Amino acid sequence: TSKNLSPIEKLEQSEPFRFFLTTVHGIPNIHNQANAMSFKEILSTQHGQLVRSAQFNYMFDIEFILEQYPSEFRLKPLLIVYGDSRHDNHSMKLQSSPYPQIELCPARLDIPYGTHHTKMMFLLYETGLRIVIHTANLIEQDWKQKTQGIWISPICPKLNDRTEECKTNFKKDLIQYVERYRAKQLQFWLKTITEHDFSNINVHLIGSVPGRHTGPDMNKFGHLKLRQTLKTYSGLENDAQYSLAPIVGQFSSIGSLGATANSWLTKEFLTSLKQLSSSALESPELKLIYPSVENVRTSLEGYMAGGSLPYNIQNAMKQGWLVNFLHQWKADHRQRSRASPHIKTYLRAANDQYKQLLWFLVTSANLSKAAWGVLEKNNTQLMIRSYEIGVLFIPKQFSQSVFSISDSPAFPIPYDLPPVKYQSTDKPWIVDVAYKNQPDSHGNMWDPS
Ligand SMILES: O=C(O)c1cnc2c(S(=O)(=O)O)cccc2c1O
Repeated sequence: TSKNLSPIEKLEQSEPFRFFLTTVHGIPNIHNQANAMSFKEILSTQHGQLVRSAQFNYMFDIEFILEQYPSEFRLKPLLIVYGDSRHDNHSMKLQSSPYPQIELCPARLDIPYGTHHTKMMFLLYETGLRIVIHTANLIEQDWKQKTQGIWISPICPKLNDRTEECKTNFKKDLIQYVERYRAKQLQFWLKTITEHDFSNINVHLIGSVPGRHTGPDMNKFGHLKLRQTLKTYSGLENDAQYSLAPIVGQFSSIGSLGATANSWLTKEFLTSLKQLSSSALESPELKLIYPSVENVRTSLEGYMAGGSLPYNIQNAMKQGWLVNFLHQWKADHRQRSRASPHIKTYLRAANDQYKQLLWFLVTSANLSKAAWGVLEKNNTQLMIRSYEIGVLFIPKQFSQSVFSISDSPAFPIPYDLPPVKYQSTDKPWIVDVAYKNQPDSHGNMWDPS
């Protein structure tokens, strides 16, 4: 019988990637061990003595959150960073009023339809600072029977002398991201980040902040940041051989992408995804993974999983062309084909065998212009509506030319590759239409009206 791993053992075994999926209730325990972590395990006392923390997110259940902290840490100062909207301000003030240890920080949303999607934890221990970047809302259902992604940094020690070599520019990028909130409540955390040594970080930060980014700011956020990072750091010898290497996008919602693929998806977004050190003219295959109705119906949560897949009919009906790109959610090798995805990932395989990866990104960003940005004014500005954050794994930072998904140290991919196309009878899950022909795994129907 295999014993359960402790949070510390899970972290040790996850080296060098430190990339986890959330544990799932209802699958064999063995699949909740290696490269799987729960919210409580992230906050475990085993990591050290917590001093204070910050939680950036979109949805919050304060009682649920406090219950995940070990009892001895529950009264430590906790900063909550959420999207500044009338509704959320009211809700957050109500929820947090009984708890003097909780401070609120509303994130400015100056561009309409923007949201604070970023999901990140700052955990300050007596021994140093840990950053967690993930995809789960801070509500119980997001941590129970879904597939979510989590990157957990090492605990970064206090800087002693001034020498520090952050090979991925992570520290500067994180400071640059947090500064954009222009919030006094984040001043303590900006100072704290500055005071800690991030030289053991091996991932790149890919963030989005609302704005019309021009000039030197254009490549700091969104899909142009991804393009710039891939161009600067891919570091592949003779990468021309990879010009047709396939690209995968996987997400839990889809925005309005335009009348044709060429409106934004292939002309602008794919151009960033296909960037390597050298630019290639070829257009590699783009495969998109988004749950079909059948994926949702047969999931552990049943149609209820679809409540977290808010692709609406208004957008879907304008982009019938998208269905040809779509592939099913399938994660048999992780026993998570029925754990509906709320994770968002993008990756490039080295070839159509899908045995090796050129890079891997886990992020809060869905397939939308609001999240990634859209070029405007004759490509002189990148307009982004939402806050997003993710981490990019590039083989060169791990002293490799490619990531193997099978040979040690194997990159722990969340779903099965190659992606499996929708069957002819499959349709993408749409949240605001009824499904009353077939009951779901709980015997229920879905009727949003
Ligand atoms: O994780 C997030 O950041 C996020 C954002 N939005 C959601 C919506 S909706 O606000 O777009 O209607 C509906 C259901 C789930 C959502 C969600 O999980």
